Amino acid sequence: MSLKPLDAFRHLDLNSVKELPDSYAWSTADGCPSSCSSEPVPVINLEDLNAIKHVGHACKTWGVFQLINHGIPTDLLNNMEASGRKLFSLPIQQKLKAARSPDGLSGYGVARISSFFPKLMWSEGFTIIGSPHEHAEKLWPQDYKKEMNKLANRLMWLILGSLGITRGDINWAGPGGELKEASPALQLNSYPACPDPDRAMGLGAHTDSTLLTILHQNNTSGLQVHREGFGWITVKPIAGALVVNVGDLLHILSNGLYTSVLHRAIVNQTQHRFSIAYLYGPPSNVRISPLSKLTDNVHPPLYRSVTWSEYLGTKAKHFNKALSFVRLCAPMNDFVDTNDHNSVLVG
Ligand SMILES: C=C1C[C@]23C[C@@]1(O)CC[C@H]2[C@@]12CCC[C@@](C)(C(=O)O1)[C@H]2[C@@H]3C(=O)O
Ligand SMILES: O=C(O)CCC(=O)C(=O)O
Ligand SMILES: [Fe+2]
Repeated sequence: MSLKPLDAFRHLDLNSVKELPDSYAWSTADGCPSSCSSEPVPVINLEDLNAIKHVGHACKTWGVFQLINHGIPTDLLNNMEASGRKLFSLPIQQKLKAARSPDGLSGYGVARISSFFPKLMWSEGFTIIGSPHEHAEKLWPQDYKKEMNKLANRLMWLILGSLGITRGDINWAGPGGELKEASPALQLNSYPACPDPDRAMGLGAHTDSTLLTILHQNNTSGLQVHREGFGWITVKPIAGALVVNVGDLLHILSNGLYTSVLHRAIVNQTQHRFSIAYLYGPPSNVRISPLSKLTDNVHPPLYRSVTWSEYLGTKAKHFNKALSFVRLCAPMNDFVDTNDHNSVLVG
């Protein structure tokens, strides 16, 4: 049975709970974390001359990689983390003043995906989309936005380049080759230490509805990615590294050649974990569909075109089945699209 959206908005101050309430106790059937493989997620040095080759391989086989020498100043990452920590340490009544409305996008609350899971998640989040107000400007400094956008652009061209795509193939690239972006979104996630972490879940298994997500995780383990044939794999924090996830829109754009990665966050008993996700997508009027250079008679387009907001609507309704909902045809015999995440609750 899934929870009604309103139930998901009843907040507990997770920092002060001494025993795991039943509503937060996941069983293995609910997707509770079990064993985990130790296969290391690829680490890519952005300054490496062969970065394009490594990025292509990582996107194809994993849908995720850790990025070093990315050029984002450490101070900027530390400042963002400090601002986020300050925000989450406010009393719950204060945070609830900025609560996201049940149908809204921005604000404080439990993960939007909560209603698709039978139990509550051991986390709280703050979603910032655009920054119309002065307080959001302070939380999300312009420098951070500018730097992350620059990096996301650079990564997108590297990824597209690894597919043989050039500037003329992307109709939403500006004259200088810059990819125009939609109102960027930032997701701050906080996972307080948990009294019974083996029965709790920080953020349930999901893919991001983005082109790319760039994640800064503090020095605390918790992020796990799912890889076909390997199971769940922990993304071990590397000081200063950023984690880059392939999102569903890049999956569609690449006609399934690069797979969006299923991931989740687990919690622990002693450390407060914190992460910041920069969610990068196309401008709202742009329709994303498989690039024509990547399709032919043998490889027909597998997905219909969607705008980011249309896709977010599909995701809000169908969650991990959203990719299947925009799918045009069944996979060819020899082409198994591993990322139609229809049964993802397995731990
Ligand atoms: C742009 C977006 C992607 C996101 C939904 C949102 O409107 C803002 C929050 C994003 C986030 C972050 C946590 C996981 C996720 C699945 C969720 O519930 O909210 C993603 C959404 C997504 O990628 O679909
Ligand atoms: O906290 C994490 O490591 C994962 C966060 C995440 O998946 C998200 O914000 O979309
Ligand atoms: Fe995510």
